[in-house]
Amino acid sequence: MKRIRFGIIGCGNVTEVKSGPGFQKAEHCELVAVMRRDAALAEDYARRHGVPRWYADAGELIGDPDVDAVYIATPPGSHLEYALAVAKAGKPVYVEKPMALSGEECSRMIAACREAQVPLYVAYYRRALPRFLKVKELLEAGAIGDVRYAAMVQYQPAPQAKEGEIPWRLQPELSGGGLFFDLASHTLDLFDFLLGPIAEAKGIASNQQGQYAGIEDIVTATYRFESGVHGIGSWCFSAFAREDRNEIVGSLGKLSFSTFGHEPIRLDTADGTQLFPFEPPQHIQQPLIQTVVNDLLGFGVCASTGESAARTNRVMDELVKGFYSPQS
Ligand SMILES: NC(=O)C1=CN([C@@H]2O[C@H](COP(=O)(O)OP(=O)(O)OC[C@H]3O[C@@H](n4cnc5c(N)ncnc54)[C@H](OP(=O)(O)O)[C@@H]3O)[C@@H](O)[C@H]2O)C=CC1
Ligand SMILES: O=C1CO[C@H](CO)[C@@H](O)[C@@H]1O
Repeated sequence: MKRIRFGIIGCGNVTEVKSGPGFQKAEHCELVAVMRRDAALAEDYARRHGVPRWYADAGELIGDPDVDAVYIATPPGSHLEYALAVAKAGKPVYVEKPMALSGEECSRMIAACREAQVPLYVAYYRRALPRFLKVKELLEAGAIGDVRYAAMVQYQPAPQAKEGEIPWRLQPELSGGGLFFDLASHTLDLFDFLLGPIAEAKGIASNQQGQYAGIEDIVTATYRFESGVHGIGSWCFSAFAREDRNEIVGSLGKLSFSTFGHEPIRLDTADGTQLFPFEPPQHIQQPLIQTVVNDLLGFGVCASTGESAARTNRVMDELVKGFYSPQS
């Protein structure tokens, strides 16, 4: 059986435990090359993870004839540039989330991959996790009747950074926005997966805390999905504590679940409450990576594509449109 040989551009945190080993654990898949801008750090990563080749130049990794497909795991500010280069080389692209800095950049990535006739996948790995597949299955089985309304709530304390250092997640030219782009993108993508595309979104985004005044640290949103379901979302990144919960309400019941936590899915109906526990996978991206590999080999479908992920970028663009910062 043919194996898909992956190369990775950018080897930071996400590749250490979530995705790098995920490639090595997936079936019919190999991790054959990695790239970091510092050759010594690239070599260190490669040796620690048993990867045979390393580069300090992305072009060399893309051009390596033993690399069949490329995973781009740099901050979003460079996703467009690398995706275009990988597509130009005629190789499939697997890119981290959020897909790019804006919906417009996503459209350029989609167009380039179409023109080169290569597939484009995005690492919204929740689309392949058993927990969310169970939520989707319950919705499709009519467990809560007709879906009416969805609510997404997330808050957490303000980010701590070293004196004089601004993490890339808080620099819009590298991240697209604040932690909203980093974290709410997962939730918005998940609801696109569960309920279909959002047709209309309105948001209020501002900077309340004063730290990093150029980015939103609070966003409240209302939506109408194409299906007619209504939704609300709120994200606050300067709160007293951490919370993350989602609810989907229907004509006959309600599903409650977290995006990041590990508590079981809860189903409330007139008959009472049912809990559905789940086992989190050891390597959280591995199930999605397996669908990417299967899709490339022609015996499966990956549910996280450039088209689906671009919708999330476009919704985020819409929600932060009227960004207000009293400090700037
Ligand atoms: N799906 C998920 O669960 C998660 C996804 N992510 C996503 O993964 C991406 C990376 O995040 P994370 O690993 O936390 O970030 P890190 O800062 O830990 O690592 C980023 C890596 O990219 C390299 N890099 C940065 N800019 C460039 C560039 N212009 N060209 C080449 N390499 C570059 C970095 O530097 P160097 O070259 O020095 O190695 C580093 O290796 C983001 O899009 C993030 O949103 C992150 C965490 C979880
Ligand atoms: O996508 C992500 C998932 O969670 C991390 C935090 O735990 C984020 O920072 C990251 O970018």
